[in-house]
Amino acid sequence: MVTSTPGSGGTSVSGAFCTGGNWVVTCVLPPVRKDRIIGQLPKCFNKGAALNTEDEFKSKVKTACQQQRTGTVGFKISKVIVVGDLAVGKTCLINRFCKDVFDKNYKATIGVDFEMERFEVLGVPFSLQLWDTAGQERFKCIASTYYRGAQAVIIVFDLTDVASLEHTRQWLEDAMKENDPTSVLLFLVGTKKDLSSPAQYTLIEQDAIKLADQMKAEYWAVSALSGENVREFFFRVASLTFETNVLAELEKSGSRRIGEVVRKYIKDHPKMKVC
Ligand SMILES: Nc1nc2c(ncn2[C@@H]2O[C@H](COP(=O)(O)OP(=O)(O)OP(=O)(O)O)[C@@H](O)[C@H]2O)c(=O)[nH]1
Ligand SMILES: [Mg+2]
Repeated sequence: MVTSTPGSGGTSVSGAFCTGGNWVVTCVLPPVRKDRIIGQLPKCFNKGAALNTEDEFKSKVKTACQQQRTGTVGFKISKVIVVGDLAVGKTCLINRFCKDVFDKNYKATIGVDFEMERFEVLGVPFSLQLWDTAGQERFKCIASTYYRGAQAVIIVFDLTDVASLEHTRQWLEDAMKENDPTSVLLFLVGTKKDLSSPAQYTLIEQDAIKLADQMKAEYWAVSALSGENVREFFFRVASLTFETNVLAELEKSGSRRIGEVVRKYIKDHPKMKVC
């Protein structure tokens, strides 16, 4: 029996056997936690800086899920990277959501770390791999080698530190060097809301919303200490990433069907020429 557990929520490989010369590895995944079940599209935080302002999942996505036409989405693990200046609260944000803990002592992330989170969205299993990266300059080059292949990028700043908001442009640029900007979902997240006075918060929020709009990112303000908006935020990330995956899957199966029709037509009409 083999057991591998990357991070705390890792996959348990319960066994492997050989059949007809092929090795088959069986994975036993624990059931999705009851508090990770998403039946409705979670609301955005601020309609002025949102990736979408719909109240519900797109109807073709809902229909595909009902009819179990979501292809490989249920078996995929979507990569999400979390970037931002040192000590803005990236690790605490992830730990609050994944483990429901908060550590007031700062321990710098060295390189990267990751957590797996399993959801069930509209009845379909869906997994996110949350990559926590180091903000410290000396670890940045190790961390940046893990940026590639992200489906969502979470850029974090500290709501009590304007400089950390200004630096988010650079974090975005670095993350996008390794990813396709047209297909990545972006989130701009202000942390430590509990530490920011209402006046300070209003001021920085205006700048953050403007920046999020320019970056085409969705803006959120959270507190890992109190837990405010943390669950709502990650549910939103999971839901929008899931929706994007289902839409891509539907498009793929649609073009496959068109391809089949064209191939059949050419076969039935041998005089047809393909240019
Ligand atoms: N009051 C308050 N403190 C926070 C919050 N989030 C993080 N902190 C504190 O901020 C410090 C840095 O938090 P981390 O999560 O380690 O920061 P990080 O962004 O992961 O830092 P690097 O790993 O170096 O990039 C710690 O002392 C945390 O306790 C929050 O929401 N409220
Ligand atoms: Mg960290």
